Amino acid sequence: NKPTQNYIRPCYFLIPSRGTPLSRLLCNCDEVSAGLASADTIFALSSGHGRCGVAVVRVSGPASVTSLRSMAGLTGSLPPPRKALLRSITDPLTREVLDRGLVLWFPGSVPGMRPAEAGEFTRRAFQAGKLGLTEVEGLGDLIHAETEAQRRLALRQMSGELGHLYQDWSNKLKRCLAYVEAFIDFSEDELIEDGVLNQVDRVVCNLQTEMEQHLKDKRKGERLRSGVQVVIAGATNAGKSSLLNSICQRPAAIVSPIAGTTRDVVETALDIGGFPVLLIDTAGLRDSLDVVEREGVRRARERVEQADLTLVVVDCSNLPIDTQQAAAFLQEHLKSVMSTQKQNNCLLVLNKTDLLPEEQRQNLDMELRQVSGLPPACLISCHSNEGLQDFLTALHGNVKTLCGDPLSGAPTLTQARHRTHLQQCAAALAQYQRYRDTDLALAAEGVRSALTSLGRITGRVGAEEILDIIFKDFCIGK
Ligand SMILES: Nc1nc2c(ncn2[C@@H]2O[C@H](COP(=O)(O)OP(=O)(O)OP(=O)(O)O)[C@@H](O)[C@H]2O)c(=O)[nH]1
Ligand SMILES: [Mg+2]
Repeated sequence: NKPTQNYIRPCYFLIPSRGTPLSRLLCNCDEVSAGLASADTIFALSSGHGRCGVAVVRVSGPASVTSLRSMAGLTGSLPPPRKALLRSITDPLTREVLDRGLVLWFPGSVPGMRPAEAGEFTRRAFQAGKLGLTEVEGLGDLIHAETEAQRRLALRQMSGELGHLYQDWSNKLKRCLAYVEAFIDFSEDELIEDGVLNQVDRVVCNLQTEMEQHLKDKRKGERLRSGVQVVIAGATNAGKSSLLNSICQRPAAIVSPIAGTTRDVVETALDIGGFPVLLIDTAGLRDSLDVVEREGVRRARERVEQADLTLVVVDCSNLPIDTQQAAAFLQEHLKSVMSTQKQNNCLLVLNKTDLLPEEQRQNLDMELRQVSGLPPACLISCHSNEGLQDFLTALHGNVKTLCGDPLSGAPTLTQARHRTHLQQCAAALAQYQRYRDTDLALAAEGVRSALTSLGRITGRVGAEEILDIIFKDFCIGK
């Protein structure tokens, strides 16, 4: 049809086939071994939507050759595969010319088309065993990545590192399950050596340790994928909204000398040195009789407790002149803002340094560097911008630590669903250990459900493979 909104200029018809590297690269959607929709011919705009000079339209399925012939006016034999041809592209029913563009095809199987469902090309790649579920998730994250670090993390997951790790664990567990099953079924016939269960014990124990380490990642991958929540909190008029505006360099929040200006939560998404940050301004914390303001304060406290990092803003012109007293005041103030545990992920921002005499500012700075028991402090002025650069450097450093380096170290899990299934997997392994000496059938059930949990992450669970291992490793039935 002739689209009005998504006008498509030179079209590529990519007709996928079996196994050619180029078609794999371009299409990822060759043969589909199973699945309900595999007999349909599907098409989709594979390049970005909207106005553009060049668009790629991909077609896959049994009717793709017919669509190529009718829309590109190819009557005789087809042109050689993988060779691009410049053709007029016409409406197959009215013969109206829609556009001119390059068409190419890849050899494949032998008709109506329908638009691909969201993600259907990728689903076919998954069903054909070309991509695991974590790789598919990586691909999705790559498309949606908004910062450099997110892009790196997604690319790493898409390349299969995380999937391989889980697949490796899954393979080990399959072998364990096969061994335990074999022991249950055949040990009386003395076909199975006694040491078999000890081998399983060792593997299960090592896997548990590895999984625990993997889960103790301080949610770095999840944070990097979904953005670090940085909450700005403190008393009214401290300059919280001014700080938000200084960081994002636009008047995102209303600033006024009236205490209680901000009543709701104001969120701004930012890219800080390649890391995704959701910067959250909140209502000033004070007791109020006003119901709206009280709700604002409740929300502010809620956000502080959910925050990955809190910026506690204090008007430093309100601090006691004696620096030791000032430090004690800040300690008390922090307690009123957040729980002790949250203070570990916190930066103190002493604002309005322009209102302090130079000497007092220096003394305060020195005292805060020495005093223990206080989070790192930055002295800034949102009016003169003094100290802002140092504060931004500190903020970047904190965000970076919270996300970790997406390229180094072991691959990190990136979604809450990974964590849930891994925790279930670890719990199931504990079941194996619990019943190992008393009820081997229940112990085996533990390994089986551990395997199912891992399979939910990778998208692959197979009973056939267990039987394969039993028969192969123990030559049963030879
Ligand atoms: N002198 C001086 N004034 C500042 C500075 N930063 C903010 N202010 C002023 O302090 C007042 C309060 O600023 P806001 O940013 O609205 O403070 P807030 O913490 O968001 O206040 P609430 O939303 O009421 O909780 C405004 O009049 C600002 O112009 C600063 O660095 N120096
Ligand atoms: Mg405000």
